[in-house]
Amino acid sequence: MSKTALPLQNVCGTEKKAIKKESLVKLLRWHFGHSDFRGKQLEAIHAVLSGPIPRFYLRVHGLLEFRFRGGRDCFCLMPTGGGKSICYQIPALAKQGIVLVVSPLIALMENQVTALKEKGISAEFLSSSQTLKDKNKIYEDLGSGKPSLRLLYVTPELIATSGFMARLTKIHARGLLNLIAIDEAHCVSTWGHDFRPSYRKLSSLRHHLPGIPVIALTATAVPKVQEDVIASLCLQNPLVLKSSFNRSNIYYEVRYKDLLDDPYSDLCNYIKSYGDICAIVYCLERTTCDDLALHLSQNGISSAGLNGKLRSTILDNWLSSKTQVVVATVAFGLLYYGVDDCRRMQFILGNATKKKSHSSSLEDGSSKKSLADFRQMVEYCEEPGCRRKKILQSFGEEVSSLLCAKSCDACRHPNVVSKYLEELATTTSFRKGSGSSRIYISSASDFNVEERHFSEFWNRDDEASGSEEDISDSDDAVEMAKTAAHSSKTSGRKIQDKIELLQRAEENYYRSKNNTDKQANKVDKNAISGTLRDSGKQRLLNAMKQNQHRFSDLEIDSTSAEKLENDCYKKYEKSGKSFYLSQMASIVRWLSTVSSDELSKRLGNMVGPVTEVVTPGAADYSSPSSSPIVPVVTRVVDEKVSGGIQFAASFSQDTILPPPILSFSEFINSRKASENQPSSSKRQSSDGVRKDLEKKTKYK
Ligand SMILES: Nc1ncnc2c1ncn2[C@@H]1O[C@H](COP(=O)(O)OP(=O)(O)OP(=O)(O)O)[C@@H](O)[C@H]1O
Ligand SMILES: [Mg+2]
Repeated sequence: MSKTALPLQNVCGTEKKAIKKESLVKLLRWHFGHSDFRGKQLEAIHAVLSGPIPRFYLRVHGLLEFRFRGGRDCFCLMPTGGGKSICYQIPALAKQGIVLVVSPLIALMENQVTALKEKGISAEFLSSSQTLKDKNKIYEDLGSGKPSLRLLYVTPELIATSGFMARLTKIHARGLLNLIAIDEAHCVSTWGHDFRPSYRKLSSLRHHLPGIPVIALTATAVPKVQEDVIASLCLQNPLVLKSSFNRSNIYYEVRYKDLLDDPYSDLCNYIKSYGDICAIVYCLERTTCDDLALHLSQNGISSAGLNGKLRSTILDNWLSSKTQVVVATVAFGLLYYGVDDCRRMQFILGNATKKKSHSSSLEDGSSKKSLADFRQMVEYCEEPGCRRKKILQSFGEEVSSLLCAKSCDACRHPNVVSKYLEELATTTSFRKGSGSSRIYISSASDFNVEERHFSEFWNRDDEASGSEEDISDSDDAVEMAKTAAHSSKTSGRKIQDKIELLQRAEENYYRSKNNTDKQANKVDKNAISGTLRDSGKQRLLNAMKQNQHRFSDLEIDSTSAEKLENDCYKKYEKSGKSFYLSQMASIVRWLSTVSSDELSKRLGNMVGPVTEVVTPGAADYSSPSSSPIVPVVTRVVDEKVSGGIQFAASFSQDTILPPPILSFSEFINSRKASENQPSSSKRQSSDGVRKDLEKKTKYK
């Protein structure tokens, strides 16, 4: 039920007196029903209401010309749900005048304004979603001698318009502006996870509206972001307030993807087990976001992948519960941990560090920090010990693990977690450490693409990056191969070391594989199960049906889906589940852009499901410009050493026997042997990789 506003003179007396705590608590109780302030709320409110503006600032900006309203700038760092809004809502009620609140999302503004109105507090927001009539009503109130409005919520984009700034300047000149609150202030910083260019322009507020205190509020604790926010908003001698990031109502748990049969199904069940909840799932790549969102939707969970353009709309829908799950690409949320993901991230960050070490020291420092943060994250997942303690440590807080009170998996089920960690170490031992036992050889020409951006982490500025890159070579194997390639360019010794390392790794792999094979009753966690394949086929069928409008001249049925799935399976059967899933995601994405012609060509060049034998990669080469599966991950076979392999004269020929594939060691040894041959044949042999590719493309 709505309440009348508490008359100001009853609460605060005249403006000139410092406002006492009791008066502010009275306001808090009357309007919000909270018994007392929590954390640093009161300090923040005192600062913006009564703290002095530094003398030099007054001199420099000639603020004495304006009616001095008092108040000190404040930077307020409180965790999500910590109660930051009160820090500017109470000042709006404690003084005559208006508090201007800058907020990044229309849904956030709407929610807050509705909640304030229900409490009898006069608040409005201005956004493009409003009618002209509504806007004019607000402007009329602002233009009147004594506006009734206490809080006005606006977007940073509106602030950037000259028309709105002119209105603000008038309100300011009439002495009606009390405080400027910049909510979600980390959006100012390019170091933050949610940079909004229009936030960067908010420093204009300081220049156009001098003498008005500014309070910046955020839950993002990274020191670099804090510094950036303070500098970018031109906060003057701000009171910096930081609250603890311990959230006793959050339970932390890590689920190990490598120990799960099907992480997607596990996630579906997990979300369903909580009923009608809102959730955010963070993924490494955009393709995975889209694919997971599709998978969840197919399982009856309304969800949306978060991409650049639709970002605000999706978040708005999520906040208003129209969408249950948002799948986004930022680390550190619910966490499903997979060693493959870890290696992928390690590669991406390592590469960025290498590149940035050649550029400015600032950039170099930031990428090293990213790498250090990432290592911290890996430790969080792979080391025993309280998760809460580790999270707080990363925010610079030293706490006892007793604080956790068994509200993380490591404290509640220490034995289970140690067992998982042991299993994880066993399951992934052949993939971890300095070497890798998964051997992938990529063709020489593939190595040349190292400058291409093949992950959004390298290409985040370019939202419109080519779809072909988006959907193709995003596998660990490619990345590992590129690492090897990079090293090979820099030093001959290094490549020798790398080759030896890979040979050793391969031996370990086969040794461990033999052991695994011997234990017939032991389940291979990375195997691609029949169920997984069935669900894969269904996903492809659904994706094709979703895009049916573009394939109107094609008959889309389960056979087409089986063909695509079968092709993917044939190629990734040995690489394992995670590669298979990743490639399936790529195909789904490809289906969302491919033309009817291309799909028909691709399907036409494939053999039917399961029973027939396919030349590995044949379908890929049939239409290299449009295929989602650029054959960068290939076991390269040297024609000479493989004993005269016969390639099909044309790829329209479906069923030919696959060539025998050499192991890495066999390949290297045969290459060494060929190096001892006369120079003409040596060159031919050492160029085997490139030759093989040329040979294949010749037939397309
Ligand atoms: N002093 C208080 N006592 C009790 N509850 C409070 C107090 N201050 C705020 N709250 C409640 O805490 C909840 C979160 O507040 P608020 O939305 O302001 O948090 P926030 O820090 O802005 O979070 P976010 O980072 O998600 O924006 C609200 O339900 C609010 O009513
Ligand atoms: Mg908030």
